[in-house]
Amino acid sequence: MTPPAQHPGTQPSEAAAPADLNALDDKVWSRGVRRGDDGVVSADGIPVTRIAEEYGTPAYVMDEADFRARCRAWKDAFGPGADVYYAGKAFLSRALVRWLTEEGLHLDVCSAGELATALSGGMPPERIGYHGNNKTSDEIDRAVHAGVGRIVVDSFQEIARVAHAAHRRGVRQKVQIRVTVGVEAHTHEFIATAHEDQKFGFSLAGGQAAEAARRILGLDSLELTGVHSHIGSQIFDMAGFEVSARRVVELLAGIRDEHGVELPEIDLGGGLGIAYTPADDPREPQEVAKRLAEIVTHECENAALATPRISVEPGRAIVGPTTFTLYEVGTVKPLEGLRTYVSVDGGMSDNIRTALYDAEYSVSLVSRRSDAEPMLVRVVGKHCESGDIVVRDAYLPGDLAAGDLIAVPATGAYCRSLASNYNHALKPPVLAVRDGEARVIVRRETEEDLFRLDVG
Ligand SMILES: Cc1ncc(COP(=O)(O)O)c(C=O)c1O
Ligand SMILES: N[C@@H](CCCC[NH3+])C(=O)O
Repeated sequence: MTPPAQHPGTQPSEAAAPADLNALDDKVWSRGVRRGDDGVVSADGIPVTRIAEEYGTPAYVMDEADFRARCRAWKDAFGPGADVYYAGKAFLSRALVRWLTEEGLHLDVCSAGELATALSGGMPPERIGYHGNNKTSDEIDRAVHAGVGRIVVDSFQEIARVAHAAHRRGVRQKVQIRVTVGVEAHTHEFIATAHEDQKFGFSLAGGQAAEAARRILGLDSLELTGVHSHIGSQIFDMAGFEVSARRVVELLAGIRDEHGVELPEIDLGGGLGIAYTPADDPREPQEVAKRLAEIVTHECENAALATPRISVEPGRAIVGPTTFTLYEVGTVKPLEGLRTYVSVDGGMSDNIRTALYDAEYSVSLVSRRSDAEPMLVRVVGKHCESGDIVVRDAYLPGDLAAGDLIAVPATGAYCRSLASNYNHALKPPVLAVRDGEARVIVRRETEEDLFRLDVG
């Protein structure tokens, strides 16, 4: 390995510098991304320099064909006997809801705002599932009134609220029980959701899940269709899903034994990891579908249960890889004996994941080719926090300068949806590229948008 040349004053990292900084690893970049002969990177045929000129930076650039292809890959992998609910929390807009609807997916929402976006974007209500650990009575009433296909109940209070709303509206609402299966998912603590000590779901081990089934089955206004388990997010190891599937089937068997009812559905949640750097090794939808179907079928045979209809809720795995964030470099600051800080025109307001979860990202110079020696950098934002880091450790060419465009791939999930107005930053637009054309699907915020809320 050739040791990286250092920008004045930087120290080499333990990680090797990539052999060719101009190469774009298709593990992390959306499918339509290429570097042209002139050195400029384009997204589905549109040079990033043109995108920056026309739409400004920072901007999220999303590849629509890639998004649709990933929807189809998940749907085809699970086949007609299963349903794929895209998890809207990863990123949601009305255009995206239209694509999902056209591709035949279902949609998981977890707030009134997400429900409103889903309905306004044209998702048929029966294809919507409603989640959340503290849905308000108003939210529940709206969901019941809209006719959502299912509400995933998360507490005893909520069972009563949904039953009340359904009774008042004169309907029988389909519900699933969110179960905490007690699996320790191998991911960041903040995004693991199936160990016992956390806020989501009814505990399986503690008997609350079985009690939830008892209560729901005793209420005329509710129809219990199945049980639900989501073990966490950004997971690569299928073992947790396998344990979860087994425990969920055991619960179905327990409900059958106690009540004589075989519930027709199970949902195994989302959580499949994606490649943020070339070191990540995600599972393909085909593999996920096959493993889950095998386990569920096997466990059901053992328990003498008919195999239920499976559903899953991938968010990140569908939208994450479809998008990159385009930034302009503002300053390049070598720190003697430490590293070089590269400041961009966004930061933790458009990508909080590095600050929140120590997430790793990769980054490339995209407005030109450079054969300068690699320099170890930290890409940071423009906010008043020293934790305002976009990419903690990466290599960029040693001749990087103000005005260059750099891009961070795999920012489609939990970046725009977690964006903030910290320091009164204006949230960047989301541009959809398709067939050589870019269009704005979420516009850039303006100062007028900020003032509109400020009534003093
Ligand atoms: C209930 C539920 N379903 C689905 C998801 C989507 O997860 P991911 O984006 O990791 O696939 C989440 C978020 O972790 C969730 O809480
Ligand atoms: N926001 C988290 C994922 C949370 C998933 C929601 N249950 C992330 O960026 O990784």
